[in-house]
Amino acid sequence: MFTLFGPQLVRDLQQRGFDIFLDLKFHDIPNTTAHAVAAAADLGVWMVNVHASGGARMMTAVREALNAFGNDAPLLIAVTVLTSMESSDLLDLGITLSPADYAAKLAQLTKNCGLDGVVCSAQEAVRFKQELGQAFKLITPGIRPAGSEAGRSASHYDARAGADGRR
Ligand SMILES: O=C(O)c1cc(=O)[nH]c(=O)n1[C@@H]1O[C@H](COP(=O)(O)O)[C@@H](O)[C@H]1O
Repeated sequence: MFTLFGPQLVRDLQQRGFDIFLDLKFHDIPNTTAHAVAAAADLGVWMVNVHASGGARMMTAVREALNAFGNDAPLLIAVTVLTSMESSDLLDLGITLSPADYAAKLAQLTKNCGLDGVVCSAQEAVRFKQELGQAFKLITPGIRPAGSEAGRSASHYDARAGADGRR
């Protein structure tokens, strides 16, 4: 939607009273990502995200850029491991951890960098709530009817168990 209609769509929806999660999953060098996320904050969005695999320096730069917005800063979350990724996909990238363990590592890194939460599979939500605390937000996409799950997507039941938000 954003690619098709750009920031004016965001403004139009805000005028209609919607809070916007600008789900652009930024992933670039720290300075560039910080500027992109600051531009999202200028738009007045409610939540924005980056890829945790951009690393600690990137996430810290983004956190610092948003701190300048004080109480008006959007929630800042990081995508851990996309729900479409399976062990074989990670192995192709040279990552030998399981998707769940790699996601846990990225989620801990995200928390250490001061972000507000992560996007993760609902299958990981209960574990992450236990390991990272109740205040750390978990957004769980890819929720499917039970029995039709693909990759690391999960059922509504799994999502209800631990997540703060789902898509
Ligand atoms: O948007 C996301 O952050 C996202 C992260 C992720 O790990 N997996 C994932 O499926 N998504 C998004 O969640 C949505 C899932 O849609 P369905 O496949 O229709 O359930 C898509 O828009 C994906 O882009």
